[in-house]
Amino acid sequence: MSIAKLTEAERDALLSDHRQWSLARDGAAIERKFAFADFSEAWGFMNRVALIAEKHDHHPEWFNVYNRVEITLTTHDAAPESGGALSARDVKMVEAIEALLG
Ligand SMILES: C[C@H](O)[C@H](O)[C@H]1CNC2=NC(N)=NC(=O)C2=N1
Repeated sequence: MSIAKLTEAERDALLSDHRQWSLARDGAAIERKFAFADFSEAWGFMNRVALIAEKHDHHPEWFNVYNRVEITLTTHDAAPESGGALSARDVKMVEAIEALLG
């Protein structure tokens, strides 16, 4: 299934609404690094993000060591030939992740 890529204006709005996130992969993805008090806090966060990802059918690429979590969001279905592009699904995920953090 093919999904529309964000327009340039939509991408700019995403970045200005969520300044802790930055573009990666030449604009095909967006990423943020998180640091928690310890592994337990990081894992608790990852658990909550995992449930959101299942609900949205949209899954992060992520990396964890101890208290650090790095999340990269891209939509594979928006540009399967090149590995992904940003879509409205990524915007929803950023918003849901940010809402978790309060
Ligand atoms: C068939 C199903 O909709 C897809 O495989 C979903 C699952 N999770 C996904 N996650 C991400 N990040 N991009 C996708 O395109 C995607 N597609």
